[in-house]
Amino acid sequence: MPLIYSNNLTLFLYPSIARSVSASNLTCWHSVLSYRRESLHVYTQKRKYAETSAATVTTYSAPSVTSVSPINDLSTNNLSHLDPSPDSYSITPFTDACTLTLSAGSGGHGCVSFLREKFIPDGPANGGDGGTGGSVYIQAVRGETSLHKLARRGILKAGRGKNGQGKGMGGERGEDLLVTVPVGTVLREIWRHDPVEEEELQEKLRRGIGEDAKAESADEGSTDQSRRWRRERWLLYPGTLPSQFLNTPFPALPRPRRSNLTVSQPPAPLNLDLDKPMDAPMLLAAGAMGGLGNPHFVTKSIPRPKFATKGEPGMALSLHLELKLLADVGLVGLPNAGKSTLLRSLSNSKARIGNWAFTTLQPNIGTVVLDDYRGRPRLDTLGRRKEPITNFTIADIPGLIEDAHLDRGLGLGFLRHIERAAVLAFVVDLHAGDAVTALKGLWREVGEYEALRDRELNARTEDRVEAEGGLVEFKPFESRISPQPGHADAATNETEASKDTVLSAELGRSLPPLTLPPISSKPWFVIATKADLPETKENFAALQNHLMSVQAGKDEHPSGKKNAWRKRLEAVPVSAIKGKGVQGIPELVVGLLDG
Ligand SMILES: Nc1nc2c(ncn2[C@@H]2O[C@H](COP(=O)(O)OP(=O)(O)OP(=O)(O)O)[C@@H](O)[C@H]2O)c(=O)[nH]1
Ligand SMILES: [Mg+2]
Repeated sequence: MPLIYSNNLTLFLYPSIARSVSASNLTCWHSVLSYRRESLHVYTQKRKYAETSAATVTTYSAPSVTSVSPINDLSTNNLSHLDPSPDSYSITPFTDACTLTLSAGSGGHGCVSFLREKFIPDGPANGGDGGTGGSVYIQAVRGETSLHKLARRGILKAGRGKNGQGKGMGGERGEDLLVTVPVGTVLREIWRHDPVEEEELQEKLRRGIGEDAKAESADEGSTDQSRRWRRERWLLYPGTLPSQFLNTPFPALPRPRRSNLTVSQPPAPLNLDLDKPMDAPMLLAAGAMGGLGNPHFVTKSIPRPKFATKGEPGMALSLHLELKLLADVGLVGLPNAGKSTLLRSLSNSKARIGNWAFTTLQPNIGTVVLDDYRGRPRLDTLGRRKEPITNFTIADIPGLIEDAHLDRGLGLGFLRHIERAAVLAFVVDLHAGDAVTALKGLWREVGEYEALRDRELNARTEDRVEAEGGLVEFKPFESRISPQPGHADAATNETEASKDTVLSAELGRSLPPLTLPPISSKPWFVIATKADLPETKENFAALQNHLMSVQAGKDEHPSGKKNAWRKRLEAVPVSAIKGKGVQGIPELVVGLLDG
């Protein structure tokens, strides 16, 4: 395929266009092409960064899009993929924390309507009820990798229920809202505004005060009229003047109603860890009930009520969402250690690579496909057959520097993406000073992150205990299953009040507080990069000796923790830029993932 190389653009021509390009009019085509690129379907390719001094006309082979298997020998092909120019990378929008306000739909209003037919001038009331508002659901799904779409929107609302109509027609339900989040999202409630609950509370208070007042002035025969007339809750017949209602006796306002779906709502405050893909959405906030049509208010004294109730207002929830990426392996290393190059050599990732610190500014996830393991039967610890691992994911995060816990560099925030990884891979640069010191420094920062996390969790637990009004009662043998028919006697003895307490206690415990295992208990290994550079052998030998001593218990674990994982500590020397030594990593990881 003919090709013109112009300034910093290489132009591929379709054969039909190319045939018409001759040496004499090449210059002419050159200028035409540079101005009318789009209309001529010219492919453009940015000149490679390193080729600035190359000849002006050159042949170029487009990078082959092959699926990269780690078991392949990368030393022979695709090396340009491992040492790309700093501008050759792909980046996707990424947000790992955001605040979201969700509103369930309000109910539609009830309808005031009367039957009108020939010869029936004053037909009976036939206004339909309002539709229930849409509910808010959440679902953790595979394929989503960021919260940026939710962060941008900020406020999401379910649909409002439609108003009821004449001829007894109920309003349509409001449209439900489904919020999809990436697997690994942790969700915490900031505040909630539930108008129905508030009204119930007010009602209770009012009744309490009303009873006291009644007791005080029983002889006066006063009744609590507060629920009788609340203009904002009633919908009046269109065209009627309020003065016409002054003498109309209104029935008591119906109690605030909730949708039946409310029982499947998780208890407040929400504290969810969506760490698995969900088959079905989970209800967060049920839509509010619609208002009642005028037939509900027909009595002997008011046969043709000219009023209906309005729909209940929907509840609103403000949530803090935090995404903790769920990769199988987390790469932890100093800036410029070669983490992104390593990720590129193991997967098809297009992570940015550059010879300066903090090239990576947001996490990258790569998937390693294990073709070799296809169909191989595997056994678990109990000797049962289990599914072979066909792939695993690796998370490359921005580099950590010394005192990152004091917010130096990019801080420790990105460690949240590897804290749930099953295996940690510490990436140390053999050419950048003592590898053992670097490893200890990395573990120190990981330890600091863990301490911060534990402090935060403890503070939250204390808040919860305080909010519950004291110590949480520990009942290890309490059954979470509803009583069996045989135990019905015991259950029937319970009063209604105690049943409610048991139910709320059950609901309260159905979501365990978020707990994570100590990071030092995870399997880990070291990847010693840049082993191709001179004078790195001694450094690697010292690193290996250190790991052997740690494994044997002679040296202290670099995390400083006593019960830290030290079963099989290995250091793998690699030259990621040349694709050498990386072939053994997938097998090592699979061994550690299998336990
Ligand atoms: N000689 C040699 N150079 C390497 C090797 N691996 C990476 N490099 C180079 O080291 C530099 C940094 O590589 P990156 O992969 O961007 O390092 P990083 O750890 O992701 O850096 P940050 O994203 O800044 O934390 C680049 O210039 C790479 O070409 C290697 O195995 N051998
Ligand atoms: Mg990087």
